[in-house]
Amino acid sequence: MEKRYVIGIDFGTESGRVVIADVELGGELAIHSTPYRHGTIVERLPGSGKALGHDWALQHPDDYLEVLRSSVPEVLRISGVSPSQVIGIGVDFTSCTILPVDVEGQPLCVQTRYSDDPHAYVKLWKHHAAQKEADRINEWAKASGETFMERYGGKSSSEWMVAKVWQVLNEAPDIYRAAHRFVEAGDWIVQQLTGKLVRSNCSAGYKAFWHKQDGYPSSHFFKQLDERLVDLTETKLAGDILPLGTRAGELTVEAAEMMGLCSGTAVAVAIIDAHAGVPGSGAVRSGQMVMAMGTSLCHLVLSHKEVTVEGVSGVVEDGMITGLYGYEAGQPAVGDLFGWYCEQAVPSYVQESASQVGISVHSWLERRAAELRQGQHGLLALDWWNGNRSVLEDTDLSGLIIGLTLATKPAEIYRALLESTAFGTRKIMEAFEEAGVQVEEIFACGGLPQRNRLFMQIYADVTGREIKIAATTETSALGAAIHGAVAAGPERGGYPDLATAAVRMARVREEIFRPIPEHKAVYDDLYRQYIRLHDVFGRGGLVMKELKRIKQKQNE
Ligand SMILES: Nc1ncnc2c1ncn2[C@@H]1O[C@H](COP(=O)(O)OP(=O)(O)O)[C@@H](O)[C@H]1O
Ligand SMILES: O=C(CO)[C@H](O)[C@H](O)COP(=O)(O)O
Repeated sequence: MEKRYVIGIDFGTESGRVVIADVELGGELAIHSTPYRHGTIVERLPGSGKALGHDWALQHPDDYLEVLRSSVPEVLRISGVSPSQVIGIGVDFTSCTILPVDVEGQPLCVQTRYSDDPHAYVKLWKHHAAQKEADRINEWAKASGETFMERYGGKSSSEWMVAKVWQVLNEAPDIYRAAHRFVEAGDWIVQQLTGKLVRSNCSAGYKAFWHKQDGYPSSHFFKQLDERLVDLTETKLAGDILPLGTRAGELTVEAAEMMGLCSGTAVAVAIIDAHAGVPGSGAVRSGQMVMAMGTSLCHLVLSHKEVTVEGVSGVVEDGMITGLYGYEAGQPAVGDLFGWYCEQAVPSYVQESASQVGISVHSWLERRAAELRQGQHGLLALDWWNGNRSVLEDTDLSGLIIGLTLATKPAEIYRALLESTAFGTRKIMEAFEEAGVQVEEIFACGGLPQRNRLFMQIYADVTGREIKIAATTETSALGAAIHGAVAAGPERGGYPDLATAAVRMARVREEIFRPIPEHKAVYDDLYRQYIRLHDVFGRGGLVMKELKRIKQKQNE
């Protein structure tokens, strides 16, 4: 039988990455990345230069199409695979990233009459300007005794679908009216490939309150939020919701021509990027946790049972692997926090020293920080540079470092920041286990495990757990490709289900990060202090909220 291949397309925060993988052997034959030309739009709209408000984060949908136009032909060229050998395509997307579209599925922002309105653009997952709407959703869910919010740890986020759509309605009612649908960007890409809108149970479940048995919350719930939202789910959010691993459709002639593939190729229902890391790491059983470590950190846990977990971002049946409940928790700034420090806060001598030895500032700081013993710097940080997305679920929280003195060095701060994210992860793991969701085996994937060994050893030492590393750097893209193989199905040379495909196509590295008992002992002590700080500033302490209020007022 002729060799068969699948393509996985991973849309991240800054770029889109495409892999081509061998259906039988797994692993990727070629990888290609296309950075987004407009990047993340945080200050001014492209073109008109219109200023954006505080906490805004937009993108331009043409940047996503450029990934299809450039990177798909490139992986075919590099690998030498013939288009006829590609049996399936899978797409994952950083989420909740949404856009308003017209009846044809065309984004409003590319239409001249709307292009000057920021609300016509893609709202990236890290757009946090809908916190007011999220607060009102949370207050009303609590007051009305709605039980669906328990699946989301009791609180929803400003990053999610309903808060973002409601912000559009509040601030740009004409855009809300003009939008035929609001769609997740992953579903929009699948629509560009197949010609039809199919929503994914993964993003609908984790980011839009949809449930396999109960559907969306009642129209009564939405009406109580705002009269104008009464028919939200039958109008702006309408569309078939299909489970992961299903074939959403087949490549249209136009999409096939754009990418140099064959029309009729199977296209999978889209998946959230971090969730694609689950099959991409080979995790398919209850008790396994995958940490998708990149710009942010998502903790994804598979379990046979559904329980309420404090601060969980969401639990969705079949939301990662068919037949299991998939739990998600997370930290919204991890790589981004270290990146902020390297770019915004280190003195010039660090940058010069790094460039003299030809390494990145991250690597230079990692080397110096690795020379320190645990706790030797006397510092402790709260990792909330982009708010808290776990047990506290509050995007108004902010970062903090204590213990600074005139003798503090940049590598010490860098190490304290790495440690703060590991403490945040330990808190999340404890919340799972206290709720009865056991974490028996841990995999790490994403860009960070391959780039920073100290970071991984700190995670093993702080959590006291062994950590296995996914073999590929492009775990989400491989996970998406695995979805492509299932969408193709056995009749086209693919697989019958996600678990079978993941076991065949995903690998871990031989090296495992193991906790070192002496390190763990010091970290246990520091973790106790972290929890004290966490509770003082996170539970009821109003300092950070007040700072944000003053800042917003002064920025008006
Ligand atoms: N050596 C390093 N150590 C720690 N963080 C790093 C290092 N190199 C890059 N980063 C951070 O990793 C993040 C990018 O992670 P990556 O997994 O490539 O992207 P994404 O999350 O968008 O898929 C950036 O936020 C960057 O600051
Ligand atoms: O909320 C998410 C997953 O549920 C986002 O996709 C994620 O937090 C951002 O991902 P990345 O760090 O890969 O850009």
